[in-house]
Amino acid sequence: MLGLQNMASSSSDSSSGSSSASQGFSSTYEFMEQPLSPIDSFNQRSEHNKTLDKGVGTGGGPLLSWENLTYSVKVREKKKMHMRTILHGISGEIYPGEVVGLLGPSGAGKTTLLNVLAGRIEGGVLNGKVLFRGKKRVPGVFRRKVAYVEQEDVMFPMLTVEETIMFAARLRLSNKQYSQLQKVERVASVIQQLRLSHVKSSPIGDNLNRGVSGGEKKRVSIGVGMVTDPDMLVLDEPTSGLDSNSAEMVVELVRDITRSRGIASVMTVHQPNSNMLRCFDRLLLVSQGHLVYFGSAEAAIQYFESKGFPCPLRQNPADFFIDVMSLNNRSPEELEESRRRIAFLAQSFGEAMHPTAKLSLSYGGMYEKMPASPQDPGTGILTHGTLSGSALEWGMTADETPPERINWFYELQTLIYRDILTTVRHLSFASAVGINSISVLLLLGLLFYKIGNEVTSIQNRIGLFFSLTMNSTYGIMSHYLYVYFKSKDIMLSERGSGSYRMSTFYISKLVVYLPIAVLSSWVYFIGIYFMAGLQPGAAKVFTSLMLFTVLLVVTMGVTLMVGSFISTYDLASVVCAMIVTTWVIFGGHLANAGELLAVISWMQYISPAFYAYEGMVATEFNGLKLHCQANNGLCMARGEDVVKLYKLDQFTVGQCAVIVFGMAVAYNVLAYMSLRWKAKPKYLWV
Ligand SMILES: Nc1ncnc2c1ncn2[C@@H]1O[C@H](COP(=O)(O)OP(=O)(O)OP(=O)(O)O)[C@@H](O)[C@H]1O
Repeated sequence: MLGLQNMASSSSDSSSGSSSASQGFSSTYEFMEQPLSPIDSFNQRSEHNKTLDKGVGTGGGPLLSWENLTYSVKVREKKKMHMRTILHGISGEIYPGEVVGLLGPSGAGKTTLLNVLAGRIEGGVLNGKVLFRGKKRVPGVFRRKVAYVEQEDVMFPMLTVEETIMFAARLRLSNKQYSQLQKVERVASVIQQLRLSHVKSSPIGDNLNRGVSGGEKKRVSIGVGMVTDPDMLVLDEPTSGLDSNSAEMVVELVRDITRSRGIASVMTVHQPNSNMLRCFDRLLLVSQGHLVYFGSAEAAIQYFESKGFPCPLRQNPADFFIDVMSLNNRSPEELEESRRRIAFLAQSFGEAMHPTAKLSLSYGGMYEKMPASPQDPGTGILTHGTLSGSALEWGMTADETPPERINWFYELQTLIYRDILTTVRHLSFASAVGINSISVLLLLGLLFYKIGNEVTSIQNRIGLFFSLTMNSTYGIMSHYLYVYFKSKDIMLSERGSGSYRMSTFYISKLVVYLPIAVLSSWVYFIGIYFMAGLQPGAAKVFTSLMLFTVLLVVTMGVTLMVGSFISTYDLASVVCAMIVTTWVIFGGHLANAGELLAVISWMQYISPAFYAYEGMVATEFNGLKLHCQANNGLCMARGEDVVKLYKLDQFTVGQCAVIVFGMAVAYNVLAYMSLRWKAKPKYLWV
């Protein structure tokens, strides 16, 4: 013990002036001589929770229990790949009516553990066991019974608070079980419970447009999860970025909702103040991926004290716990000491929970003489038997039927309505589309005004169709990519909680954005057509317009496909631009379609722009009579001769139309499938 005291003193000396916890550590060893406080309340739940258990139908067992969770990922270090373990055998459980605070220093593994518990962990290797209502989780059921509130509030900025929660209700509550009136009532009750009534008509807002405050936004995110009446609320850093009042309010609300509704809540919080700490029924402390403590906040103070780490009188216990659990990088010695301290704490707690298990964490003998557990581990620790296995074996008839999905058409109608609202209110997008149409109309209309039928008009006619081809590719791609990325995060988040089908998402985008793209393009296409004085006749106008329109649809499909594969907007727009540039280069205008090297000539046949351009040029020139000047030996009096000269007669107009149409269907099917595949949550389940 003396040796220990000396070591501790020296370690605290060396870190003098660092954290306030250091002062706590310096007095560690005086406490070792004092009788240890009994911590019978350790890991016990408050009386109100036990009462709630009965009403929630868990048969008195935990709502969620987890045992020996180990999670590893492949990482590259010094040019070599190896597995890094992020969670080391973590066990615990949560009961209805209980709020568990997940605390630890940065990089401790809090978010990883939270994601594992919420069934939202992707990649890596996950081992252990998680039971929901005493049974293995059924992903489709579990996803819809757990509301996951992400750290970032992903919501449409232009929708109001009420609309945001209402759309969640419309998309996630079955029409058979809930009438429209019941959904409205439920939304109203959630808004009231989250104290959002005063801002229910305010837009959510974003960096550009002021909306509700950060704390209110977070409460809306919670409301979106709450509206489906989940059994469990999982919140990742719900207080991050909030001032202390708003942060406290969020945590208090979660506690109130948890208790009043008899659900269970677990949240990660960076640095809760003492008021927030009081809202947690239990604390789950992790450090370096190890479980360091799981029990009530008051017992935590006693527990750390019993381990030789008393919390200084005026220090916030949460800050103190985090200090004790943090690595100290100030010097190699301090780093080593903090590593040993964490290993000691993890081992002590592990042994308290698994009295018979031999853990082999290395803390270098430094704390060897300290008792392995604050008290005889058999007395009162972990009363719910997570580790004895009773909770895990506890069986009950869990409802494994997924909540009924809403009707496909109703879902589509809701998504279309939401897309229309967000588009109409997104003035910058609508005005960009409008400005683009008018400027293209004016620019090309004046450039090619009254082309005429002279031989010299050949270049203008061909140039005009090339310009139109460029516009129906580049212009549409940039608009559509922007729209898609604006809603991508929301879509991924909503798909993660099983809010809707990919088919309805995809079709709603086509139904809302295709008409915008098509109508805005038709405005300038038809305007330019008549300003330029191209061949009149409904059949000709219609054929060219259709080829032009179908090319738009191909571009949309390709844009969505690229967007689904590439996660960032910047990279996706570069790739889209490369694809469209290739289409245009091989589109039959820049190089004569019949003169290409065999090695690259195949590329024109995979370019939709080639078929659309060839079809439009042929439509315009077929039957066109050109005026030849008497002394011009190169005169081509028939439009068909021009088509032949440019080798744009490889396919008939009908064939071109069929091929572009086929490409439009193929690319959109591919885009739908890739989106479905990429956006499908690939979570690990144990
Ligand atoms: N997929 C992954 N690949 C590589 N490393 C990962 C992966 N996921 C998590 N990590 C690492 O695991 C550790 C724990 O990460 P996690 O995000 O869970 O910590 P945290 O406690 O939530 O941290 P913070 O409070 O800073 O958000 C970190 O060092 C992180 O870099």
